[in-house]
Amino acid sequence: MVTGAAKFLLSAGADHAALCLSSAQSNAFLSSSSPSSSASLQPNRLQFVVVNVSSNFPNPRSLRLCSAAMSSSLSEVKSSSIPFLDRKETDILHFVKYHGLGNDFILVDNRDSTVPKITSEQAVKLCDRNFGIGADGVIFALPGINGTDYTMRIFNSDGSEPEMCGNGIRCLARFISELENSQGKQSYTIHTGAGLIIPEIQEDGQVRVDMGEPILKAPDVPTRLVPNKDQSVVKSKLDVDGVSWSATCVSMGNPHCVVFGTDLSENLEVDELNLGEIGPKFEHHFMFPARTNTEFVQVFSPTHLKMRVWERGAGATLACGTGACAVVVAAVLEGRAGRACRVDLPGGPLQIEWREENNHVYMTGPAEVVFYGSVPL
Ligand SMILES: N[C@@H](CCC[C@H](N)C(=O)O)C(=O)O
Repeated sequence: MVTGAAKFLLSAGADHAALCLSSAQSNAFLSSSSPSSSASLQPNRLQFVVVNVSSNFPNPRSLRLCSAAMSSSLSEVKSSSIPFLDRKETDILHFVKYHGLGNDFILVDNRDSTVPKITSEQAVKLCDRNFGIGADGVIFALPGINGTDYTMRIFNSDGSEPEMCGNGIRCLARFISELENSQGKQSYTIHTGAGLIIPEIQEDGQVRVDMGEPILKAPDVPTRLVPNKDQSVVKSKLDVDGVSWSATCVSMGNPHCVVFGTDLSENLEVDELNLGEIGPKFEHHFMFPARTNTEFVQVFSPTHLKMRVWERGAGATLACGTGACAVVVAAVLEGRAGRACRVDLPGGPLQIEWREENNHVYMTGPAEVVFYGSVPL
């Protein structure tokens, strides 16, 4: 369990893992670990163990982490008299970290208040991958409004508040089912900044989400690009630093600019792009008054696409659910793909379908717990 926990902490993105152990656990751990582990052994006492993964001596930041706690399974944290998800200490935030294809979020049980438990400034600190927990955003499960089961609010890692998050809402569905102690197939009505969204947990644990209708009218996306097809912007020229990109603009409640090519190459090789350089230029482009998420897409076949994303307020992420939905809508509008596609993202694939009968987009994909934790605020 102990070495497993250490490996887990390290895979969660840490340079060192700090574990609070019983003396028996410490001894077992030390005898199985590398010589670069250090611990102060005292009989019958809890031990603080620091695991060095680099050759550097642990810095003060590692030591501070001993005031926080984390665990990889609910049963471990539930062994306390108060179940983990029910703990309510002031100045301590209990959270569960989830990911959807590597797009990772800090989930907060906010069912007792309509005001998020932390501010956007605190969210920025918690999302920091070196000085905080590390995440692409913080998601709150709040009481439902307008007859819905729950409300979802989210802060991006830069503290801005988007209207919707596709991978996030799959994680939220799994989080709610855990809070409610439900098993098997479950469906929830969720109020979001993009309206009503309905995630449904499948028997196999995947989450299928009715993402609602895409918004295509240019001023509603919003984009200042001139509409060229039924008030929408399809395959329009967008100049970014002297390169002429072909852009299709789609909102899934939040804005997306989808590009498949440039004037020079009709089809992108997405692995060759320097996202860190071009992504911010799209995000802050004058043509996108609310900034934008941007998807760079390669077409393998009419049912198989590959994308990389630069997210508004979060940068390059491993996956974007609303982005994958926008990509399939844009591919259909540009005549590049059919209405049901597999979309490969750096963190794995999503299945997306844009149904003709009701104009709704459906997304199916995974959502997994990373760890349970508590941080002082
Ligand atoms: N990763 C998300 C989208 C999160 C919001 C986005 N950064 C925005 O500002 O619109 C997803 O999976 O949809």
